[in-house]
Amino acid sequence: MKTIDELLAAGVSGKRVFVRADLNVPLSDGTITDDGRIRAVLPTVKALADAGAKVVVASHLGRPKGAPDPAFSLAPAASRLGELLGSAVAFATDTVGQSAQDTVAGLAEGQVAVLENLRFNAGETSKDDAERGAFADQLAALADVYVGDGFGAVHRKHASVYDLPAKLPHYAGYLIATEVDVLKKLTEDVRRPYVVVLGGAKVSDKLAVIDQLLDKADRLLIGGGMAYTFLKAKGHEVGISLLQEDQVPAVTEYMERAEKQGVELVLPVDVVVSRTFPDLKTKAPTEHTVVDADKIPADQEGLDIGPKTRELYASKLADAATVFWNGPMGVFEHPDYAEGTKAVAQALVDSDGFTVVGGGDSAAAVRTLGFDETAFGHISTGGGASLEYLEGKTLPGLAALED
Ligand SMILES: Nc1ncnc2c1ncn2[C@@H]1O[C@H](COP(=O)(O)OP(=O)(O)O)[C@@H](O)[C@H]1O
Ligand SMILES: O=C(OP(=O)(O)O)[C@H](O)COP(=O)(O)O
Repeated sequence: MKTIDELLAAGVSGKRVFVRADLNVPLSDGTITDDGRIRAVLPTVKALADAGAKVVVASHLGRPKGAPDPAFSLAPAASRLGELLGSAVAFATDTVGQSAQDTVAGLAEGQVAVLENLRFNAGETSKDDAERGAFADQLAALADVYVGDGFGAVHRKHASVYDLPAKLPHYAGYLIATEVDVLKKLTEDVRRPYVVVLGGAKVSDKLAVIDQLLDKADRLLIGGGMAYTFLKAKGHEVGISLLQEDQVPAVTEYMERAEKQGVELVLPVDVVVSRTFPDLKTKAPTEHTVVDADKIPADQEGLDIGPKTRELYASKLADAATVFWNGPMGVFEHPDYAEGTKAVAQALVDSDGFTVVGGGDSAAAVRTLGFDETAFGHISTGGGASLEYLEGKTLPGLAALED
């Protein structure tokens, strides 16, 4: 993989450099609640701007349906990037249309522009190679060079991640280089016990990862929205909790294999349940109770791991030499359901092992719940991306940066 240092050494002054970043930041009412992913790409953007490049930053945000949707605009991320850079950042109100073309054409050397959400275009995420390729051609027309630095999206075979780099000279940015360096350590000679903690809401994506992790980890702790498919597979009522019904057979098989292979697969023994999903904007207090994991009422949903589970998971993390954690243990954005995530974060802080936290929301959780980032071995900007890297998969966005 050629890195941005080679590009800088060759000179980029006056060149239009397309930076595929991951600015998929959490937003509440249009306000960014954690800007970690924007700060993570700053070294790359700054270096290019300082070297006189015309920097075109592009990203997705959320999962809009292939058409413009103001709720998913990158405008707030563009203005935050400008604040962090200490200079104005131009914003194109479309991704490859007139606004993008005019904005890029108007860039002076050393200036930065952000394009509107890549996923406002169906070609970005299309499964059809030709449709993705056509969109990548439109993106390629906006730049002379490609720098891949959106680590959180390198597991996606999307136009801006996979197809575009093939059309332009391509380099890895500083963030991708750092992320890969650290995660490599977890695939080479990992110190044991190696404990993986999985939670979050992207259940269908992440359940599949367990297949490979069973051959790698010594212990798997399951929380967050992931847990209920396991509890269902054990024959428990899960009420209206997040559930990936179609993956119940696969999860049953994982539990059997874990047993056979001597991998400890640990599930919640109690959960915090409520009749309604909390209001994350007002954070108004909710009615909630703690129940044993096999006693979830049919009309309620599990929104956090309970106090007994928090203690159990802390004890399962205490002797770990290596920990990888992706996915909050509960709906941490609301104080009534943040304690499980806090407990796991605290267990990592207390650990003498090498600890890695991965994922947009997991990283945001650690910071917004008041933990000191330096107390962790590494905070990765990618959840799904780092999990798939640890699985040993070829990631489209990394393969595309290789020659
Ligand atoms: N029990 C649960 N039910 C519903 N959502 C949950 C539950 N536990 C955690 N979540 C949600 O999971 C989201 C993060 O999931 P995910 O995107 O998979 O994590 P990451 O971005 O760290 O990879 C958070 O917004 C959190 O509110
Ligand atoms: O937030 C992200 O991933 P993560 O939640 O696994 O960390 C990335 O921006 C990728 O987003 P996607 O899962 O909608 O492709």
